[in-house]
Amino acid sequence: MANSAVKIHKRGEKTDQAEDSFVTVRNLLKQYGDEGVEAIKGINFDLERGTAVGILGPNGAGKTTTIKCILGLIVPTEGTVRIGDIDVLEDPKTAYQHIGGTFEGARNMYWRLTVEENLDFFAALAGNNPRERQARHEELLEQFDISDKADTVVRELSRGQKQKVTLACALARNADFLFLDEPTLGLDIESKLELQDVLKKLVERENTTVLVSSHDMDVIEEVCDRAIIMNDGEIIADDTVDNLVHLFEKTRYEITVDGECSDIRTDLEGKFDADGFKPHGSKGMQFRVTVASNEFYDLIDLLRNADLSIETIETVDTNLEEVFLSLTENSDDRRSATETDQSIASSGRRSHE
Ligand SMILES: Nc1ncnc2c1ncn2[C@@H]1O[C@H](COP(=O)(O)OP(=O)(O)OP(=O)(O)O)[C@@H](O)[C@H]1O
Repeated sequence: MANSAVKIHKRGEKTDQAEDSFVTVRNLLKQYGDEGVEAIKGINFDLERGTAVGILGPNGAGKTTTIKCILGLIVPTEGTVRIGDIDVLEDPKTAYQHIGGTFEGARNMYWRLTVEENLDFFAALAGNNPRERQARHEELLEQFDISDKADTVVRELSRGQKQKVTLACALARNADFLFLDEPTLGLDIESKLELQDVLKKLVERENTTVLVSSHDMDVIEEVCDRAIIMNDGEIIADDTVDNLVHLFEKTRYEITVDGECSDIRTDLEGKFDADGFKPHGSKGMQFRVTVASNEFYDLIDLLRNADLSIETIETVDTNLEEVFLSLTENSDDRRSATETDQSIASSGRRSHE
């Protein structure tokens, strides 16, 4: 796992724009009111064109504030946001031409118009002649598997279909940066899988840049290449979803050993969250433990020092949800370790930026 270094972001000035950056966020700070809370504390990140990035964090972490600043909906106290060559604060109108998407609870289309009429409207809004765009609109509807709904008024569509039409409308007006707030909220499993599929195609085929904010880890894990995890106004991790999952891989093992383990039971419970102890065979024991990938040899040593040999071992996988909880629950400890430039993982596999 040589590539499993989580890029932890430290607070500090950053001014350069990465070469391949499409959305560039620099030293973004937002304080609500003169004495109010610092909702975001000088954060930095880049979104490359044609990538899908998830933004995660517990309630109050600063996600909405960050996104509203990026979309030019609120003015940050400090910092800059660029979309392509456009400074969002200086020229929000031009920036808006690039942006499409959904805010949870907001109506993003005209519910009394048909799907086709909505596409025409949004195409016209971007200065396109809807008649010339007919083929493009058909292609979009086909891509999103809603061709049969072209003449249906939006208010009669299901929630999942409305989500798809919103995305199609954004593309009809040539938006190349989509922000999606809780895109799978309220969708049944089938619609959720379909929407995830549509989002993946969007990134691959249309080279669209997508930022997804969601508490649904499945959509982030399935659709996004990368995840930014926020807590208390700061970015506490920013890396590929694969790296995040691998680095924090904590595996649950069910182990049987060839003898009694009462002498080391307290150690197993304390260090490895062990439970489910029960006799196995004539003199062995079975139990379950949770072991991070860098702790595995500590477990083996503990068993060996107690003269125990492993007879069988079975595993269960980690997912992004566990990574998220592990990071946000321990972010204060992790931050202080980062600031003193110590390796958080004792294996030393993590690097700092
Ligand atoms: N208009 C406002 N006035 C004052 N404080 C605000 C305002 N909006 C947000 N805050 C505060 O800023 C902090 C970050 O809020 P924000 O809404 O950005 O978090 P979030 O990560 O989007 O949370 P959630 O997941 O609950 O939507 C919170 O402490 C919140 O109370």
